[in-house]
Amino acid sequence: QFPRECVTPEGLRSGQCCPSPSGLNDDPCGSSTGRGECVSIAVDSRQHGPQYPHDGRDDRERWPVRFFNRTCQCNGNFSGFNCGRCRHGWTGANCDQRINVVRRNVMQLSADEKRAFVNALDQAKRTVHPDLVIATRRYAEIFGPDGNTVQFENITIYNYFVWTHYFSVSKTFLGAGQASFGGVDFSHEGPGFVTWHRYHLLQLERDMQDMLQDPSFALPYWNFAIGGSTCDICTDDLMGARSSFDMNSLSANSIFSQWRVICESVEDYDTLGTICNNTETSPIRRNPAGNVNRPMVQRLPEPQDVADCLQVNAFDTAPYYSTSSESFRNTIEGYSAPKGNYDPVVRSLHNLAHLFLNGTGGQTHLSPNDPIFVLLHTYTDAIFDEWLRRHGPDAAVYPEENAPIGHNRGYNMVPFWPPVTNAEMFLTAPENLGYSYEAEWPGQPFTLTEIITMTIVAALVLVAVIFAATTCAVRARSYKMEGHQPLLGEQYQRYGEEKSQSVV
Ligand SMILES: O=C1C=c2cc(C(=O)O)[nH]c2=CC1=O
Repeated sequence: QFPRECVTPEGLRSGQCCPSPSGLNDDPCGSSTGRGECVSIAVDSRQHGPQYPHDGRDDRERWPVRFFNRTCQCNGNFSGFNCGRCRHGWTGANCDQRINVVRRNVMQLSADEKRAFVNALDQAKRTVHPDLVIATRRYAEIFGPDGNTVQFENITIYNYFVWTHYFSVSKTFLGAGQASFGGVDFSHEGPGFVTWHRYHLLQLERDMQDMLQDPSFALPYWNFAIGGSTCDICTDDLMGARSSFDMNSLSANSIFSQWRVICESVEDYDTLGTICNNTETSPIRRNPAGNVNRPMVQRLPEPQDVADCLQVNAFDTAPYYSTSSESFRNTIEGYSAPKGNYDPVVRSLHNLAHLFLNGTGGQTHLSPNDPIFVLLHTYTDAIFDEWLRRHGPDAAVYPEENAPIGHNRGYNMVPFWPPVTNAEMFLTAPENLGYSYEAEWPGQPFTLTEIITMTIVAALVLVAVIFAATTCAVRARSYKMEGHQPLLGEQYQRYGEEKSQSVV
């Protein structure tokens, strides 16, 4: 969440995080080369929705000013915590060349490409993040017991991806002996669901590109809208087959059976006010379609569900929450039925895919520990991008105020650094963010009226053709019987026919 070089006791006390890309002392944000400047962070102070009544009690409010109030503001296409790199979609020493990576269907990768992707994830699970560290205590305890030992930890690239999700969904600690407040979620149940998860994936993709030193590396996607109760990517060459010994575990032939999850100790976090760290505990659990208590989540979404949700016109609707009806966002998130009508018992699309996994991937505070999360969310993002392409919305359709805390258009997304707003991710990806999807979208089936109309038209055409053919035949026969020349000239005689035969 913060650059390693900013989280010294002095750095935190100053509230300033403006490192230099050159490592020089007097060059914050690369200002000497025009890359950027160190500026005050202006957080959007518009009202959030009524779901969160504990203003002032949570470090994530008005993100990130509880920790830092000055950051780098980069010029042009420069970007990053020290303006040392380029914005998504740009490359080159001056960040003036366009770049685009293509996210493909994971099932359509070659055997070598699948192996490379699985190995890259495994490498990310083991590689310490080169720049960022995580807070392991709330701000109230961030300087440690002696007031001078800051409570931050290194974390691996993949575990950072898991941790950011956990941090965004964790409860608000209200004090020892008091129940933590769970009605808060900075990345779900609001318009920020699509924008937050988009940035989350971009961050992982960028970190993996750097780790692999391959700027063309792209995360693939899982088309989870295939119906049925089979997890097609749960094979040992991809996300891991089911173990033959334990239906909730992964096959020993999959590298992911060796992964251990982080952020499992929710009881501690909620009662002691501690925060998840990089400590790994149990293996991934997964039992696709195996939730016997909830038959509704034993099947994956259908292709038609995707077609239907892409037709929902409004991006989001009041109260911009998990109860919104006729909202594209609430539909793709999966709290509404695929055609957009809100129904509290429904779980569809993204939510249904999570719950179908029935294990680590189905619990919000843990779900990214299962690498299926990456593929599930790239597909969710692909649907969001297709919706943006088809509907071409103005930025103004994204609510500016009264969305749940964290979800207003101008709010910075928690806990990313440098600060990035929801609005910055509400743009079509190929033109603005440097990636695109190679995907086909399910078509709309015909309505009953369309089927009836088409049947009538086809029947009329058939009758017309039969009538025309019959009329021609009758005319030709009567013409011939009246002693006229045949309609075909002699140049059209069949081979082998005598010329004289054609003379009547
Ligand atoms: O990881 C997640 C798990 C989820 C479960 C539901 C649900 O609808 O009950 N939603 C989820 C979202 C997640 O991101």
